[in-house]
Amino acid sequence: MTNIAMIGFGGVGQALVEILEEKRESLSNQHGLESKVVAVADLMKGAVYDKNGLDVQTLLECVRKDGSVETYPDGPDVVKGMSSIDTIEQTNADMIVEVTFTDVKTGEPAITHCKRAFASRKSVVTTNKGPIALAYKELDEMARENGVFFGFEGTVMSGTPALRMPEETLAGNEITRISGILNGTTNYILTEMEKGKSYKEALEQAQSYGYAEADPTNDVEGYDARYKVAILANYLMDAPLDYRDVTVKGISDMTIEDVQEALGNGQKWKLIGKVERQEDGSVIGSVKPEKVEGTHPLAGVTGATNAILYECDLLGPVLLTGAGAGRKETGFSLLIDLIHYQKERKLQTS
Ligand SMILES: NC(=O)C1=CN([C@@H]2O[C@H](COP(=O)(O)OP(=O)(O)OC[C@H]3O[C@@H](n4cnc5c(N)ncnc54)[C@H](OP(=O)(O)O)[C@@H]3O)[C@@H](O)[C@H]2O)C=CC1
Ligand SMILES: N[C@@H](CC=O)C(=O)O
Repeated sequence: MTNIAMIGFGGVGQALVEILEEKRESLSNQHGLESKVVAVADLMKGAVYDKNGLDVQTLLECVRKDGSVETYPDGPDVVKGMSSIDTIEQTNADMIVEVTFTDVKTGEPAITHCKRAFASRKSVVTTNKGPIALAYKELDEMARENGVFFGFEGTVMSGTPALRMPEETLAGNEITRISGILNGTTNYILTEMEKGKSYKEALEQAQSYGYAEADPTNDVEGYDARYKVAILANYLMDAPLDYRDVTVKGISDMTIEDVQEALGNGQKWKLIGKVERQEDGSVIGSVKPEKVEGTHPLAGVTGATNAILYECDLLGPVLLTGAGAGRKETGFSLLIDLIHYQKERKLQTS
C-alpha cells in the first residue's frame, strides 16, 4: 500500500486524486498499485491528515463546495492545519505528490519540499518545473542516496512522455538537438487568434481550462517554456544549462493582425523552444515565436497540444506530439510516475 500526501491541491492535484479513485480496481489488478491519500496540505485550502486514509469523495466535495479541505468531517484520527513541511515529515505518507505552483525564479517552495521529503526517506512525484529546471542534479543525487523514487514526467508536455520516451526507448542514440512547441497555453492562444478571438479572450479561456500557470505571465512571456528547455538540456542531453542562459521572447506583443497576416500567407506563428549541442560540445537554448510554413510538421499542432522533435545520431528525427497541458492530462503524468514507482518497488522486493 502506498500512502500519499498531496502538497498543493489545485487543478492537477485534484485530478490525480480523482483518477486514482476512478481507476482503483484496474490499477490494483493490472499494476499492483494500491494507494490511499492520507494527507493534503495546501496554502489557502488548508490541511487535513488521517493516518488511516481520507475519504476521497468527501475530500473533493469539501474543496469544491467550501474551497477548503478543513471542512472535512472530524474523526478520532483526523488532524487539521498541519504545515506542508510537517505533512511531509510527520505523517505516515511514503509518497509525496508535489503539485504547488511553479516559481520561475527560485523554484521554491517546491525545492525545499523535495529535499525535506528525500531527507525523510520519502519518494516524490511532481509536475512542478522549478525543482527540475533549477536543481535536478542535486535532487536526483539526494533521492538516490536515500534510496527513494523521484518522478517528474509531467514537467515537460504534461502526460505526453517527452522525458521517459527518449530516456528509455531512444537510449543509445546521442540526441543532438531538441525543438518544439513546449507550452500549451501559448499554442492555444495562437490557435484561437487564428480563428479570430482576441488575445485576452483566448488567454482567459486557457486559464479556465487549467492550462495556464498560476501567474500566466510565465506562459505568455516564454518563462515556462524556458524552464522546459533547461529540463530537456539537463535531463536528456546531460548538459548543465542554466535556465537564465536560455534566451527568451514570448508572445505577449503579438497582435491578431500578425497572426492573421501569416495565415493569409499560408504560415503560422508558433512559440518554439530549442536546445542544440554546438561543435565544441556546449549546449545553447532559446525560446521565441517563429513563423513556420503551413507544410511544416509543427504547423498542424493546434490548441493545447504540444510537439517535440528529437534529432538522434542513429535514428534521425523523431517527432512526439500530444497534450501539453490540462488538469487530467497532467494528473495522468503523476499516475504514470506512480506506476513506475510501483514497478521499481516490486523489482526491489522480488
Ligand atoms: N495545469 C497544467 O496543465 C500543468 C501544470 N503543471 C505544474 O503542476 C503544478 C500544479 O499545477 P495546477 O494544479 O494547474 O496549479 P494550481 O495553481 O491549480 O494549484 C497549485 C496549488 O498549490 C497551492 N500552493 C501554492 N503554494 C503552496 C505551498 N507553499 N504549500 C502548499 N500548497 C501551495 C496553491 O494554493 P492556493 O491556490 O490555495 O493558494 C494551489 O492550490 C504547477 O507547478 C504547474 O506548473 C505542469 C504541467 C501542466
Ligand atoms: N502552463 C503550462 C502547463 C504545463 O506545463 C502550459 O501551458 O504548457
